[in-house]
Amino acid sequence: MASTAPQTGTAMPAEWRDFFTLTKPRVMTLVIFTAICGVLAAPGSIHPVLGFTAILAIAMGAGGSAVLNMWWEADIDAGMKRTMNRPLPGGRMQREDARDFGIFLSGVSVLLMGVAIGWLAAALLLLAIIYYAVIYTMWLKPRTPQNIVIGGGAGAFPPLIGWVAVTGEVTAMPILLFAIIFFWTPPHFWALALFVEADYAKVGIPMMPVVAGEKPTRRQIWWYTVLLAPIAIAPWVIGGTSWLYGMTAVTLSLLFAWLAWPVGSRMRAAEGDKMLPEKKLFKFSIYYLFALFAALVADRVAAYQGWIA
Ligand code: HEM
Ligand SMILES: CC(C)=CCC/C(C)=C/CC/C(C)=C/COP(=O)(O)OP(=O)(O)O
Repeated sequence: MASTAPQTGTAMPAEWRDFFTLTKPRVMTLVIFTAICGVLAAPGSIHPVLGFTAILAIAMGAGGSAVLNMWWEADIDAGMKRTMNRPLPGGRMQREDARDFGIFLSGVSVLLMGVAIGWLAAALLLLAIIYYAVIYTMWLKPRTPQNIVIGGGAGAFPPLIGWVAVTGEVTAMPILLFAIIFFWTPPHFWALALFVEADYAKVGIPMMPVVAGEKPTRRQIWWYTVLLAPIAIAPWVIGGTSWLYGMTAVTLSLLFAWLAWPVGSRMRAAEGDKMLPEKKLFKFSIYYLFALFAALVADRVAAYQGWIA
């Protein structure tokens, strides 16, 4: 397999780098972070080696399903500026190699989870992989502008799986963690879709701004942000966390709403502003989720140490 990958000065050989790129490593940092938080925030204890193994399995499953997404969408990716240099449309890799790599990573991840941790967590991981690679990528994404709302559920699995890996059961708290990411995904992605809209239109993907138009998309970003707030605060309300997480969730939710309002009400960037409101919201959405899940773990550590009641 001849590689024409640009040399970026990293130590990794070019072909390895392409395989690594297929796993969408930048997006997966947050996916894996939420999984780690699911493991650390769950009540009960897990041997550190097993905890690490559970996180490794989730990371491999998430990466494997991302590879299958890139394999399936190679032609679509070739038509968009944002994605045209990915390893497959860039012509640096055989399609079959990507497919086999994705199946291998996904298969090993489920087996590893099942054998080392338990088959409930393994079944949830398999469901997440199928959700992202098949239900979202192959079925919903090319067919409906609600693709993100329903398909976004795939990215909501990692903290749930991490939690279940520790406790062995699905309870209200891990379901709430799932719901937080589920309702976070539409504002996260539609904010981005508003400023890369033309690209999706070009390749015929029915993203909300392309099909329904800008105004309804902006309105829905606002309403999903409003809906997200009580769900983000709910772990505190049901007594699953202390005020430390609760206050952080309230503050982050207010900030999210403050940034979503100009997007929802279609306020233009003011003179002197360096960034469009939707770009600001997209960036903040990422910090929001990092901070919220970090707060969940901080809350647990503080309670464990007896620093808070
Ligand atoms: C269907 C659901 C989602 C869609 C369609 C979506 C789409 C995107 C897109 C197109 C980007 C731009 C960057 C790129 O091209 O790689 C992006 C960035 C990002 N997404 Fe999402 N996303 C979704 C869900 C999620 C979830 C569930 C997470 C994590 C929990 C996540 C985390 C991130 C992060 C961290 C970035 C920034 C990556 C960077 O620094 O370049 N996304 N997302
Ligand atoms: C454990 C497990 C299987 C987790 C899955 C994690 C997951 C579904 C993450 C979704 C995030 C993601 C890469 C969205 C990109 O959407 P896209 O693929 O439509 O974006 P693109 O246009 O950049 O390809």
